[in-house]
Amino acid sequence: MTFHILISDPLSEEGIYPLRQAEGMNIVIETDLTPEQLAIRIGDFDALLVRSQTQVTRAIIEKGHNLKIIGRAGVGVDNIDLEAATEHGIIVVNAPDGNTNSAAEHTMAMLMSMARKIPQAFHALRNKNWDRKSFVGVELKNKTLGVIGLGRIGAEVAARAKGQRMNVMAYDPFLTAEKAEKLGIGFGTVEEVLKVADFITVHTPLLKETRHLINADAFAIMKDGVQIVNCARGGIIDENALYDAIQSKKVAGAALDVFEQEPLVDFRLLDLPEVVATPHLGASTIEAQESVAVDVSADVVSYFTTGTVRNSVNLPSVPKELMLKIEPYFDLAERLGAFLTDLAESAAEEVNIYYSGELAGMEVGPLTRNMLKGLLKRHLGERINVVNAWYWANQKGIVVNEHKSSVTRGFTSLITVEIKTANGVRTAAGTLLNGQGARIVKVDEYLVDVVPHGHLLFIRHNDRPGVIGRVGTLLGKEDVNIATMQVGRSNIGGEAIMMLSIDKYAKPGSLEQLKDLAEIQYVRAIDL
Ligand SMILES: NC(=O)c1ccc[n+]([C@@H]2O[C@H](COP(=O)([O-])OP(=O)(O)OC[C@H]3O[C@@H](n4cnc5c(N)ncnc54)[C@H](O)[C@@H]3O)[C@@H](O)[C@H]2O)c1
Ligand SMILES: O=C(O)[C@H](O)COP(=O)(O)O
Repeated sequence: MTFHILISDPLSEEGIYPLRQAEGMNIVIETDLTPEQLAIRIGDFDALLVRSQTQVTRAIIEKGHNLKIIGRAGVGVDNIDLEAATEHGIIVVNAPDGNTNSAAEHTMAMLMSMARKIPQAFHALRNKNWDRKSFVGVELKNKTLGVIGLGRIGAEVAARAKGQRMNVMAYDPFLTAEKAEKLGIGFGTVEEVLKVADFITVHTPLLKETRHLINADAFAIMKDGVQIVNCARGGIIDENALYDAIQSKKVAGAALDVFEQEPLVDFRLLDLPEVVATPHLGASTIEAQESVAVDVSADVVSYFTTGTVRNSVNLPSVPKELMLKIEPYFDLAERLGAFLTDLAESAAEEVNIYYSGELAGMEVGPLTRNMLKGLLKRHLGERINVVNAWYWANQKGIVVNEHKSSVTRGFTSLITVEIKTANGVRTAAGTLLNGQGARIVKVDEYLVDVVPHGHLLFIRHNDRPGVIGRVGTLLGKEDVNIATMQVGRSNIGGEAIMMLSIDKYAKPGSLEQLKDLAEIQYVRAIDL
């Protein structure tokens, strides 16, 4: 099997060696595609690898009929329409750690260049102007650096700033007093940090909440003569407000690596002598580029060979030890979902999944995803996978509830799925029997022992002499061989069920004839 991989932004050749080494990877590098060309080409590929330049829009994703995975060789995924990817069952992976150090070093380089006006002085000198008066800077020592966003890069920057003997004040929604104390920094609200800082650096992702976080109101509460760095994402600082704040002398310096629109189209800010800038170079080092390319390439190979990834953005990652314990149940969970969809006469409106025994002590989200995949695939087709199963359940208005109980019910672990439909409630429970594989052990209120594979017939009938014989005779006449048969009943002469596993698909005509037999109430063919 060959997987076709398109690399549409420049990636380190050394970094993509996991792809080059793996078998069956056809790598195509085309880094100059226009959005229109990409929309035409994307349909041929199973994987797309990008940096921040390629805009992976909904339109591109909708044309990616074979696309299974998008790899972002870097941190920010704001150039990828995550909602569209999830909806189409495409897993998105990134490289969250590979460029942290480079981005932190670039931030410090920008901070110091800005404070000492190095680019401006160099520019003058290059123009043969020996000017020692215009470029008087300020020291960092004993000044306060305000860090907005103390994640991977923010924390590295804080540590380096302390090395410059700066005081650090940070704001991050996840920053606790304990963590701040451990790092030897102060902390406060955004307003408190903005008020006390001599220098400010932002290190958040670009989100609805952080777009224009630094706006005219924010500049208004800052110290006069504050200097500000953005090596995170264009748009966290409102560029118009920054322009005005520099013009009014509120802001004495700005160091920008990222811009609201990239490549840069509006150069107004760069005309101001207080501004130093680079064209989004934070991650542009040999080391970072190799590292991020290795990380995403390894995840692409792993996805195509084992179905697992380390750094998914739209699918929660599962620790290896947990994966070893729950993976054997994936197939059973999916089959229980598919079984109930076939068994029920109408679509699920609510799904309750009960985990008991050992599974109750574990993170079972991945199992629920597999169950939903099985449940939804019947109606929504092969496009449903574990990436988009929750999304489509929500879209279809299906309420999904997970329940846990440590009661073992005689099994090491038991998964019980109950679906509520317009026509009533149907339930199936399954387990893994030691050394014997998966079993469905309960259907509605009846105990059974059924291997959830192949062609099954579920029959509800009245417990009368001769019914089982008539079913056997009819299937025989239709050339359908019965491999196993289970019967169960509520009480003698009451309602009963038959679960048959048969060797070949029962034709609709045969099912109609079965339904017409005396004492038969209900027949469902189930194919797993
Ligand atoms: N210039 C570059 O080339 C370059 C390189 C790497 C990363 N980046 C960018 O740098 C940013 C940070 O990357 P990272 O790896 O440190 O990410 P991270 O996820 O480790 O850290 C982001 C932090 O921001 C915090 N945050 C979220 N919303 C916030 C808010 N409203 N106020 C304050 N903090 C908030 C989060 O809690 C988190 O701790 C990202 O935008 C990333 O895309 C840029
Ligand atoms: O989010 C990131 O990782 C950085 O912005 C790097 O972007 P780049 O890969 O385009 O350099």
